[in-house]
Amino acid sequence: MSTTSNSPIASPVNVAVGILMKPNGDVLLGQRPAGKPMAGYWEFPGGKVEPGESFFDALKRELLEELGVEIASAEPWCGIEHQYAHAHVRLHIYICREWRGEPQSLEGQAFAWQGSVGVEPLLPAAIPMIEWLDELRSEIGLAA
Ligand SMILES: Nc1nc2c([nH]c(=O)n2[C@H]2C[C@H](O)[C@@H](COP(=O)(O)OP(=O)(O)OP(=O)(O)O)O2)c(=O)[nH]1
Repeated sequence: MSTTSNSPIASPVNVAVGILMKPNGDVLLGQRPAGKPMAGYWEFPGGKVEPGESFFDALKRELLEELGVEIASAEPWCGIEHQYAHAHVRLHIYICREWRGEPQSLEGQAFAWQGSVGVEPLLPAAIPMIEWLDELRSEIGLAA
């Protein structure tokens, strides 16, 4: 039986996502630029994993392409799967505390450092991460 990319039983697309976190707990979000599905929605930086690429290599490549930052280390944090009308995605989410360079808007996207996240609309699959990040900040002694 053949499937299309919009079929609910199609394999999910792997996406590497990086949450850049400053020592004070602020995290970086970007706004999807015009021309992409769900343009205008806010998300954490990242993108699709290419064939043969590890999730961590995809993360490093995407953050360099989108923001011009070099990830020095990152810790796998959680996974989320979500079915959109345009795609079925599986997000592999990392927390990054060490990077080189200042984030720049290399794809014309707006971006914002946020403590308690106030930008909207957020991509639906990013919404649960906000609460989990608040819990993480509490666990490590930072105010949510
Ligand atoms: N980067 C990112 N993607 C997310 C998040 N939440 C979420 O549902 N997604 C989805 C949206 C997209 O369907 C998919 C990411 O694909 P994309 O199209 O942005 O990836 P890409 O940068 O490789 O894009 P392209 O080169 O194909 O244009 O993951 C998130 O927090 N960050």
